[in-house]
Amino acid sequence: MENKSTRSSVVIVGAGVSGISAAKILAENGVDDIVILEASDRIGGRIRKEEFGGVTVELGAGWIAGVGGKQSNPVWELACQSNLRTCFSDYSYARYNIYDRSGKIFPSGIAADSYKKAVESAIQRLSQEANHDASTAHDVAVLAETPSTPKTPIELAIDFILHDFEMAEVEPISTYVDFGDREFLVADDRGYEHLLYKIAETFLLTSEGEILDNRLKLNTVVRELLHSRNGVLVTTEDGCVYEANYVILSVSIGVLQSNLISIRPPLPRWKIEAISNCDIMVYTKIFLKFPHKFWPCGPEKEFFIYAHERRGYYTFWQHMENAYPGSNILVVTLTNGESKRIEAQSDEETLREAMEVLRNMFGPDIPDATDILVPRWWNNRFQRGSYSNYPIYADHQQVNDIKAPVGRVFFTGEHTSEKFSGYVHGAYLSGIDTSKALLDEIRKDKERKTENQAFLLEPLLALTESLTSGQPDAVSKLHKFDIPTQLFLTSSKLGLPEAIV
Ligand SMILES: Cc1cc2nc3c(=O)[nH]c(=O)nc-3n(C[C@H](O)[C@H](O)[C@H](O)COP(=O)(O)OP(=O)(O)OC[C@H]3O[C@@H](n4cnc5c(N)ncnc54)[C@H](O)[C@@H]3O)c2cc1C
Repeated sequence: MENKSTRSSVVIVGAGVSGISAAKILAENGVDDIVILEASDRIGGRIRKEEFGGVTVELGAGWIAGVGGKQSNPVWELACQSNLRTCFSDYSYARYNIYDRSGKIFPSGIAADSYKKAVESAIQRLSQEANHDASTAHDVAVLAETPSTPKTPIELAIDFILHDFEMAEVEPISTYVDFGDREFLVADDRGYEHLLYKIAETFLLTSEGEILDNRLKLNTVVRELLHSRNGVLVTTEDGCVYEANYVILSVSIGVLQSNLISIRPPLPRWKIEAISNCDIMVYTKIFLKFPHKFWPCGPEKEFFIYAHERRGYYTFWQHMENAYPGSNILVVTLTNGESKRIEAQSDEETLREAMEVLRNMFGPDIPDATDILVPRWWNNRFQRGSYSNYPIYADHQQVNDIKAPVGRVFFTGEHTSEKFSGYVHGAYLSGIDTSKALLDEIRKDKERKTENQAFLLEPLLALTESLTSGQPDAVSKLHKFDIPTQLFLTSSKLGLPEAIV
């Protein structure tokens, strides 16, 4: 195995949106001897496009959420600057397009009532959680008995939509409060990831859309961080060692919870606990291509719901006719347990299940899908899930602990964003925040070193001065920097030119 060693100011692990935005801020502030180590063969992380059925689909982040409010969403600004093609998504009609297993659409009155009941129940549950009423086994049992617990297929379907598919109505989500409640689906051949290339272009060497800068190392999997107060050694799977003053870890919460990267000395207990207590959402968009359309189209028909007695079983559907007219593509979203289940089975089996559901909704004569695309975010060892899922009333301390640096190891990524965790803009802003905190630390470290150098020189200067001019205040200067003399003596005994902190 090759064993190269290079020293840089900062190594950034991961080239998703947070890693790239962190690198940009460092470069803009004069810290450009950085290295970005990315495990996969591309930048973007959980922003990822793929060609499917003749169009570009987004396997990861698809929407720019939080648009139209008083404050401007920075990701929306980037999208506007790049003229990214987007479509407004109106989920509000989805509740009126709920199919039962025999293909009948629930009457709007029943759907509206079920929806109202589910929202009330969700609010009730949330306020109980906020009051910690749900923390004991007794109370959990009481909650299970609550009459509003979803039971019927339509109630289960709505409960799934409210909790597993983002919707603004129930929870005061900062994204919608701060940036607005509109969501736009990215439908652009260049992909959502184009925004990342535009950011990268501002500080990395690029040509015709390709990043040529050798500070970005693709296909480079970090396996070990060895950190001390002098710096960090980063070892990759191919045996290379990168030496740096600091490291920024932008890998997902799922990767932090896995054993992909070993950190030595180990992270403190409070950090490990905060990381392991963070829930991970698995969110899977399955794409199906058909020879022709058989579903209703039109502005209020983009989303439709399948009510099944198994919660989350091929519940949430979207047609792509608004995004790509004539594409004949449907998308069904599965989450958590269902996502893990379909990740473990063959795509043929998933196709069979999806077709059975579609035939229940639209009848036996619909054509078979000609192609299927099933992303596997859970089994991807560089992701281990789709995004962090803090409870709405999460303890702020937990996010702060996940975000807090440990020595020279800094953390960033959507999971470190207190207000916008789970979103692209959360990741983008977290990269900026982490780099600002690191720049502050670098500045303080420099100041400490300058002070200490001056402090180490002081006695020498004082002695020289007293020998040459005999000035009486020479010794008093020793205490100018307010550092205990004992520290200085100890260090000088060891002969260390190192900072005294
Ligand atoms: C299916 C899905 C749908 C989503 N939908 C939306 C949406 O509609 N709107 C929205 O705003 N957000 C959405 N999100 C969330 C959004 O994609 C993320 O919040 C955001 O992209 C995370 O960026 P990040 O930089 O924090 O992490 P990542 O993008 O995960 O970047 C981390 C990088 O680290 C790399 N890495 C991991 N391990 C190592 C290692 N050992 N060595 C080197 N590199 C490593 C990874 O390959 C990755 O590139 C969705 C996510 C998913 C998966």
